[in-house]
Amino acid sequence: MPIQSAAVVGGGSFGTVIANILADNGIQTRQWMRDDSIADAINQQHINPRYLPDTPLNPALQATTDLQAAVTNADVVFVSVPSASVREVAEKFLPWLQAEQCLVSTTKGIEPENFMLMSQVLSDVCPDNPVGVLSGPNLAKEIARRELAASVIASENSDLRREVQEALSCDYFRVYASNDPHGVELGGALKNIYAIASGFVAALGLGENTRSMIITRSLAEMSRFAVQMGANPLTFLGLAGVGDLFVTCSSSLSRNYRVGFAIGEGKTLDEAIESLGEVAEGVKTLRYVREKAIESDIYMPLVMGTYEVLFNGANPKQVAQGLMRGEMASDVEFALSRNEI
Ligand SMILES: NC(=O)C1=CN([C@@H]2O[C@H](COP(=O)(O)OP(=O)(O)OC[C@H]3O[C@@H](n4cnc5c(N)ncnc54)[C@H](O)[C@@H]3O)[C@@H](O)[C@H]2O)C=CC1
Ligand SMILES: O=C(CO)COP(=O)(O)O
Repeated sequence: MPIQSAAVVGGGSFGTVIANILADNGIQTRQWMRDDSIADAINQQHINPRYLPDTPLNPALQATTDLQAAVTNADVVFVSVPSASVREVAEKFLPWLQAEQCLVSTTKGIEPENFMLMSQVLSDVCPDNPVGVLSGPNLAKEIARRELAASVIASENSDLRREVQEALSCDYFRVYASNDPHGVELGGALKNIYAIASGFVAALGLGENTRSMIITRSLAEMSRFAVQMGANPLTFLGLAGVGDLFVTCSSSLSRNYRVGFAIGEGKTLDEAIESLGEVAEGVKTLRYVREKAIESDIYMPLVMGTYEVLFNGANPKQVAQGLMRGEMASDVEFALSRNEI
């Protein structure tokens, strides 16, 4: 059955972009947020003044601060709040959910307890509902300007994949399907770490060869980690892998890149986060992935170096130079485990 009604849980930039595409596609869409004044502005002026002030929104999009009203009877619920709040919000809407309603996470982060990705958190809280993940190179502000973009809907449930593809596809947003939700979701979470590292490199004024080296070696490192976690390595050659890594490591629209850039310019981590004023998921993801890599003995020199800069005050230039002299990679550039290097 095609999706006829949707809820989007989260009032930030990405939630608003997804809600607006759904409304443009004629789907009855309710967007839930905590802030009354933003909900009023969406309903009356058709604008999200805090997150997307320059984007006229579809007048059919309804905003609400009533979570029950938003999720009740929606064919699909998109969850688009920062990772630290996904469990809390899912626990709140669970009492109003029916088993046939699909849940789709757009959140690119990790819950530290048990190293859970957001779709796993949703399944944990709502075990009776089909769950999917939407991820890809999707800078919200560009999609809001209707610049051409593509994303991936990943789920083990083929009906969910097909229905979400149809619901979101339009002349400026193309949606591919994947049956590797774990790989797609790991790609979205991991690339934020390397966007921070790329931000350092840009602030240090290093050139395009350096950027290419960072992006390519990041891809090798994140694929190695994801394969150890059970993902399909081919996923990392697609939009949710190299696609998202490339855009986030190259664009000052990325919040993670901006945090790295600010630190490369000499700001402290706290100053960088404060000046951003939005969520940069990579800061927390870096901590959790480093711990997991140590625990599982996965070779991740870029994660280790980035951690030293962010949390131990190491100088980014010295860390970069140290990495150049680090453990020699053999001719096996894409080794899947430390033993192969
Ligand atoms: N902005 C982007 O370009 C993209 C973001 N994403 C992901 O989507 C997720 C959300 O990102 P954005 O919308 O950009 O974030 P944002 O920072 O623009 O907005 C987050 C929203 O969640 C709300 N929120 C925070 N804690 C909450 C709680 N406990 N209960 C209810 N609402 C809460 C905030 O008030 C805000 O409305 C992130 O994990 C991000 O990685 C994914 C693709 C693109
Ligand atoms: O995930 C994103 C683009 O695909 C957005 O990245 P940031 O969270 O770094 O802004």
